[in-house]
Amino acid sequence: MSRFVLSLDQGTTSSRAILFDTSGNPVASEQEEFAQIFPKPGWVEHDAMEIWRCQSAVADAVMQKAKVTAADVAAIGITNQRETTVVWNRETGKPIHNAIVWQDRRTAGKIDQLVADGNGDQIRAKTGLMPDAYFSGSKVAWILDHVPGARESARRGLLAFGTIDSWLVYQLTKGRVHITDPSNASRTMLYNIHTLDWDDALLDMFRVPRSMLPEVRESSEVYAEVEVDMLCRGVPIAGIAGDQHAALFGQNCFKKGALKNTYGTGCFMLVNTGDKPTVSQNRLLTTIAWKRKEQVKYALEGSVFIGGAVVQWLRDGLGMIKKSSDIRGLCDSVEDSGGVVMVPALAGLGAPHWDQYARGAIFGLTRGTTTAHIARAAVESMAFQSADLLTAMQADTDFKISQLHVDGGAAIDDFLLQFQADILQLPIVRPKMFETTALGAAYLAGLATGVWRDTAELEKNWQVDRIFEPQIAPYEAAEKKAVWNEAVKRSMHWEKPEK
Ligand SMILES: Nc1ncnc2c1ncn2[C@@H]1O[C@H](COP(=O)(O)OP(=O)(O)O)[C@@H](O)[C@H]1O
Ligand SMILES: O=P(O)(O)OC[C@H](O)CO
Repeated sequence: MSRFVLSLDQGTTSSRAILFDTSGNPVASEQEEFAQIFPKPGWVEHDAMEIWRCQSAVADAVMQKAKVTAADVAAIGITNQRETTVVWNRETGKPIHNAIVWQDRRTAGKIDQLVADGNGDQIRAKTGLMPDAYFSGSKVAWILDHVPGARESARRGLLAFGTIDSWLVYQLTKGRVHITDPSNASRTMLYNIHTLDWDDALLDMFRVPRSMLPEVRESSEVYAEVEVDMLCRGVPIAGIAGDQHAALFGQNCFKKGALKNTYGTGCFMLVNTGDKPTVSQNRLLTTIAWKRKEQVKYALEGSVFIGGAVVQWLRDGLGMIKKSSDIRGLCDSVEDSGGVVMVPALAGLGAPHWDQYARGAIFGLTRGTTTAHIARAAVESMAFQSADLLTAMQADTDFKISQLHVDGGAAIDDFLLQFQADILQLPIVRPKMFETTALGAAYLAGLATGVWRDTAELEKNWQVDRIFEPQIAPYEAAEKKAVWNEAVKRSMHWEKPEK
């Protein structure tokens, strides 16, 4: 009997591989950061070959570290940064352009044009998404329009498009299998979340030929075995989900009304809305949570583009700290942010504002402002943005929300979670295992291969690490949020649309 499930978690800033035992405990983990490429202001790219190299390297490394062979591994689950767009040549297996990352703003003008032409309502109704450069559709179109000969090659069926899950499966199967799952497909702006198929009108709108697209399979089923020469060769790939959807699954949010917030590169709050899509009146996204056993579960999502990435920016962009965890010492060295408020709209603003042209801003600077105040304002900005999401979610649903489950790399920061509890006036619950993204993908793969029987069995694995209770009065929270709202307003519409 195989004793482990291997999870491949391909995030925006790093590739991770985690081996889980059959109680859902991580037994070994390996992680590698990779290059963020910023060719122009507002553009963000990844080298898809580098993503494959580091993802396969950490997968081998984690098996070596745990002294595990392919026979010990029951299944592989894949979870990934969503929307990031790879277009490759089917003959060479090589990308024809760097991957365009979800945070990339280069197609904002294209989206403006589609909306000006009256397509906004159709996009929203069919895909559940807000018209925004965030999603894959306009990114595929950009690659086809800008790589010489690409449109002609696409027309001849020579090109393939995929989000990172598709790209990894394609590599793992030596180019034999080109698939995705409905959670990832629902982020492309090309997929109809009601008919559960690629939508011809949307494909026409973005001029993307259907022949480029992956087959959409369930989120939990055996798709193929690993064929490439790796330590996990022969292991079935049996789970795929976008990272936020996998985190929802890994947090055991199986029932309608169950909610989580993830603090990774961005911050993403998702609530399970059950068997039917819920239409947001408050500029949230309707998305597919997952599909299992022919049943689709939907979710409402609030997406914040810059969450933990603000810490990375202080580290790599400003050189203010050496490593991410240094932020904690800086925050603790001052009583408060000294009146400094940071709106980290470095890639525009996502939910609930959806302003492609907002840009980052720091308000309230004085001669007394120190790097510690700025660091504190940066961390607080993750909590303020997440609070905006919860407000929208509460307005959209009648779910009784009595606590918020959290996870993601930045959720390690106690100061962040305490501040979150304070301004939300809600208990924040951090589980022991807060790599829930990877765990969710492992669960999806393990359910498809008989490692676990059902979701009831998974619920037993969940354990609380710490609960953060609000420590300030409601009026103080309201005052802080009022200042934040004012700062957001002033950061909006900063960049001018390209003529
Ligand atoms: N100790 C820390 N305090 C605050 N933020 C952190 C800390 N460690 C990591 N981060 C932030 O968390 C993010 C990484 O989280 P992770 O869940 O791994 O993201 P992703 O999956 O998007 O790559 C980074 O943006 C990083 O800046
Ligand atoms: O890389 P993460 O974990 O911040 O997630 C990125 C999201 O999937 C983008 O939609």
